[in-house]
Amino acid sequence: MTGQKIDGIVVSASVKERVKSAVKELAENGIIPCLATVLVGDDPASATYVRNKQKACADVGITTKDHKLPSEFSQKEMNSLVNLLNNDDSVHGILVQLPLPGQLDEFTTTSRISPLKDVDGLTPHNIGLLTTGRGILKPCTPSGIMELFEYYKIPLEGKNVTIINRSNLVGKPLYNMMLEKNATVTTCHSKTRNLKEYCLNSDIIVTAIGNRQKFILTEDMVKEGAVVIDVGTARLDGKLVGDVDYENVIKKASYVTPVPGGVGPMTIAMLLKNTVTAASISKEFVQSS
Ligand SMILES: Nc1nc(=O)c2c([nH]1)NC[C@@H]1CN(c3ccc(C(=O)N[C@@H](CCC(=O)O)C(=O)O)cc3)C=[N+]21
Ligand SMILES: [Mg+2]
Repeated sequence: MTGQKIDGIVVSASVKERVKSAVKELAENGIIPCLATVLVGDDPASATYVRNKQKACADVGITTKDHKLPSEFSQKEMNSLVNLLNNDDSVHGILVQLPLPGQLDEFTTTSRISPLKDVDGLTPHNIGLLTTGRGILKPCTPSGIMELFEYYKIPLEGKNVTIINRSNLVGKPLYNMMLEKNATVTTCHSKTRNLKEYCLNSDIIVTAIGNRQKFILTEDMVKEGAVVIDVGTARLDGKLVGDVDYENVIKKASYVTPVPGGVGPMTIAMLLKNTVTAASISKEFVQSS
C-alpha cells in the first residue's frame, strides 16, 4: 500500500480563509493589519521569498511596508530601522528576512524586534514562552508543520519523532511544539552518529537539510508506515527539490509532504496568521491602556 501526500496547498488555503475572516473582523474595529518586511542585499532567492510573502498578505487583506536595504547596510542602521518599526503604531508585524549578510548579526537584529511584533517568533521573550508551552507568536515553519498534523488528524502523543535540523527557525522550536503534544522527540544534526538508526526507530521524521549533495532521505531509512515531513529546499537543475526521495519513500510511508507544495506554503500561511495575531495583541494593548 502506498502512502498519502500531505497537501500543503490545500491546508494553507484553509488557514488563509480563516485569516481572511480575522482580518475582516479587525477591520470592523478599525485595524488594518500591517506587516513590515526587511530585506537586505540582492540575493534573488530571498527577494522572491519576500515577494511571495507580500503577495500572500495582499491576498488576505494584510497591508505591507517594504524595506529594501543595500547589501552593505550596517548593524547600526539596522538597529535604527528596527527601533523605528517597533515604535510605528501602524506596523503590527516585523519580518527580517534571513539569512543576513556577514556584517549583520542575526541574533542582535531579531532580538531587538518588539516581542509583540515578532511574527517569526525569534525574540528571546517568545522563545522562552514557547519552551514553557505558552507561545503566542511561534516560528512559522514549525507552526505550519503542526497545522498539517492537526488537519490530517495524525496523532503525536507517545510517538517517536526524529528532527534532522537544529536551527533556531525550525529544529529547536519544532522540538518544543512536538514535546508539548507529548511526542518523544530526538534532534539529529551533522555530528549525530547512526542517523539511520534514529530514523528507522521513528514514527515521524522531519528533515530540513536543503542540500542534496550532503543528504537525501531514502526509503531504506524509513520505517513502514512512518510520517515524513520534508522541510528541505534546494535548487537542482533549476528545479525545487526537498531532502526526501519522494517517489520511493511514499511507497513505504503512511504520509509524506512534497516539495514544492508541502511545508513551504504553510510557512507563508502561518506568517499571515501571526501577523493577524500581532495586530489583535496590539488592539488589546491599546484598549487596556
Ligand atoms: N525571517 C525569516 N523567516 C522565514 O520564515 C524564512 C526566512 N527568514 N528565510 C528563508 C526561510 C525559507 N522560507 C520559506 C518560505 C516559503 C517557501 C515556499 O513557499 N516554498 C514553496 C515553493 C516556492 C518556490 O517555488 O520557490 C513550496 O515549497 O511549495 C519556502 C521557504 C522562509 N524562511
Ligand atoms: Mg550574518
